Amino acid sequence: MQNSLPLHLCHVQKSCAIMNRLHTLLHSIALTALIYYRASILIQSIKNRDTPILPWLLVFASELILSFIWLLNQAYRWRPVSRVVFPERLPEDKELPAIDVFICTVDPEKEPTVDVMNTVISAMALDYPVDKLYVYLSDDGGSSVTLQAMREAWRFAKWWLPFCRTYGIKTRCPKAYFSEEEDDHGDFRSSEFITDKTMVKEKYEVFKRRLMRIRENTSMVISRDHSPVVEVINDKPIGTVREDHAEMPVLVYVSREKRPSHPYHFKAGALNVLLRVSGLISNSPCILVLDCDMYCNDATSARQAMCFHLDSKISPSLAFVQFPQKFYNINATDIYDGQLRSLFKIQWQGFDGLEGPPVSGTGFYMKRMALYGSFTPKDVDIMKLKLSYGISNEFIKSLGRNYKPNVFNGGDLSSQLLKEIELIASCAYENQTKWGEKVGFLYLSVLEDYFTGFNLHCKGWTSVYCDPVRPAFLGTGATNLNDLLVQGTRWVSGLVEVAISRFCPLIYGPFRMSFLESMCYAELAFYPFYCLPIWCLATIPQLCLVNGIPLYPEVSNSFFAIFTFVFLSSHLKHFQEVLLTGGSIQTYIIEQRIWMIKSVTCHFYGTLDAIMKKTGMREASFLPTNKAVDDEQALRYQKGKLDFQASTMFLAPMISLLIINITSLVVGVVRVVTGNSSHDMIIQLFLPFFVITVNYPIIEGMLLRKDKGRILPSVTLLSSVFAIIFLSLGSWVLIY
Ligand SMILES: O=c1ccn([C@@H]2O[C@H](COP(=O)(O)OP(=O)(O)O[C@H]3O[C@H](CO)[C@@H](O)[C@H](O)[C@H]3O)[C@@H](O)[C@H]2O)c(=O)[nH]1
Ligand SMILES: [Mn+2]
Repeated sequence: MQNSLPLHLCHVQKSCAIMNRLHTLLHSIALTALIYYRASILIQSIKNRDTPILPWLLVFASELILSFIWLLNQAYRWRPVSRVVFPERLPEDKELPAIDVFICTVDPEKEPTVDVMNTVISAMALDYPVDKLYVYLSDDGGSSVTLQAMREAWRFAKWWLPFCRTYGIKTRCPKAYFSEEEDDHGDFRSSEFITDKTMVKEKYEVFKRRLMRIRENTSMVISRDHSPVVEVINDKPIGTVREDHAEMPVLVYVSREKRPSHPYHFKAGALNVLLRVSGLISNSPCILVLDCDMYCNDATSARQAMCFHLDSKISPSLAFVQFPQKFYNINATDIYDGQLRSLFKIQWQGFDGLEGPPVSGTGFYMKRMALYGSFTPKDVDIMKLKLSYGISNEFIKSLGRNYKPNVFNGGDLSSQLLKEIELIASCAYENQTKWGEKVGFLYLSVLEDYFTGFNLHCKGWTSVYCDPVRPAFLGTGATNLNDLLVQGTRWVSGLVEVAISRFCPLIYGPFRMSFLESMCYAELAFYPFYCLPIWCLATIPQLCLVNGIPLYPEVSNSFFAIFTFVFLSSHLKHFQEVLLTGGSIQTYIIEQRIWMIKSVTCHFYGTLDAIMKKTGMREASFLPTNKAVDDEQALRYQKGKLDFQASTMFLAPMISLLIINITSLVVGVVRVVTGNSSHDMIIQLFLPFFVITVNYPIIEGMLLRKDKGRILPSVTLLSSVFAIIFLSLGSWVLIY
């Protein structure tokens, strides 16, 4: 009976889809009219030579780019779905596949050791058969701090895991559990529980103190020149640990070899080493990838994922189950849109209704086989396999579907196996192989997740998106402007790298996946190009306003209604989606603001970075996101104040643009009031007004704030100089 019940259900959001499609239809009719208007006026003015062509062309080009990206966006709206899972219907534990958890860390300064260890411990505490769970930590910093901390984490886990199991604790990340006000569920008043909790809490405090001591006494310098270190953390029981406390998943520390002469391909490189190392140690058919800050918040996520992986109908083509990225440090106002609402609440559901969402870096359960490229068990020519997978015989053996290494009989790894592991963790191992190109996580883009996912979908794999009410994983999101923009620049750079490669989703995708799915991928790859229209629309109409040149229809013109409609329709749609996903009018304004800020800064720099990498002018780099908390910045964040303690490189463009908009609005209003304007320029007046209103906090940061997070007068001055240069040079070009 039980077997006949589905393990999961997929619900198509019908009314939402109908509304979306209707909106798409109406909006595209309006856009067509707008394009018709622009084209016809342009032809006319080329004939008559009565208006300056350049600003018209720029604004028209901007509108075309915006319309194009908008069109791609509609693919997400076509068939949004949501899913529910029934883990209680899963087969018995002995039929569940084993899981290798991969956690990556790189920098003990930016990624506090105690938080990384909390992630490790929460993964060890997953609600899954303990003999089927293996946790690997990749330490790209090669820091002995991390290795020592893992030994401590292991010791603490010996207390923590039994405690969680005995009392069915839901929050299995100790830091989160102990900072919660109340117990997470159930009746936990028994004296036994209280004694145990006090005892475990005491152990946790000791654990933290030990980590602190390790950090004080050990160098935290990240080494780019070191041999591989692989260690199975397997401390013999100390003190009074009872025998039944010892049921622990295997925990492995991996620090791959690094040499300055070898590219190391950042996180993708680290994950590929983990794939190989784990292949020799546990070779589990399923892999969970986690960033070091993403702790497991729901211990049942593995079982939820298995509801899809064990469904014989979808499983053969299912590569991975993706959970959303959610963050525990984002507050209610979320002034930086750190939760990435649109991505994880709208776009990923849209993807899910097609062939599935992209790999999202962290929080996904992936089939190992999916990452092994075109390998099929029939492929038995060893030489050919070695060309793809490298020279390790042991690793080639592990490719066999049912190969189960038997390394744990004696406890530690044998010296022979350790040698082989060191070979596959060496930096030269991938030379002349297909690793990073066809096998494993791919290296073409710094956004390894996006590109790897895209390739999987190109090969016919599918994915599903699982977004349960209780977040499966929780990490740290950006809570200050600089971090947000640095991270955004890296993402954009990675996306544009794909957009301008031969893998451009619109060219490479449509023949390999459904057209709608490739549109979604293309939208992600192309959205950085928002920087072009946003730069144009933030300057050209304003410049023309100052010079009294109209670019938009007058109120009496019937096309005025078209422009108004396009503006209102896109904003109302955005607003509707914000409301639908639990946001407010404030969320809507914040998202508009952050979109503008990102478009003129990180979209621009990221695009530039990608082009420079492509032309060989720059090397790829990966600046990890800061996960450590700065108290002062945290306080400003809590107060909902934008933090302008950011690089001038980011501040100057947005402030310059704002000053241009303020100037043009003032001049424009003066022109109207003094009757100096021969046309009505309602739209051109509205544009800077809108920009200024949405970005009011920046003005506040320039003029009113006195705290450390304000905009420094020197930056304002510099930006004013840029604005003045632009306005005078621009006016001169226009008149000329
Ligand atoms: O050389 C490196 C650089 C980074 N990392 C790890 O990669 C993870 C992600 O790095 P982070 O600095 O947190 O970058 P984010 O921009 O916050 O990460 C997002 O974007 C990445 C792609 O740029 C994805 O890989 C991540 O999963 C996704 O959360 C972290 O655990 C790092 O420790 C490495 O292991 N080696
Ligand atoms: Mn991160």
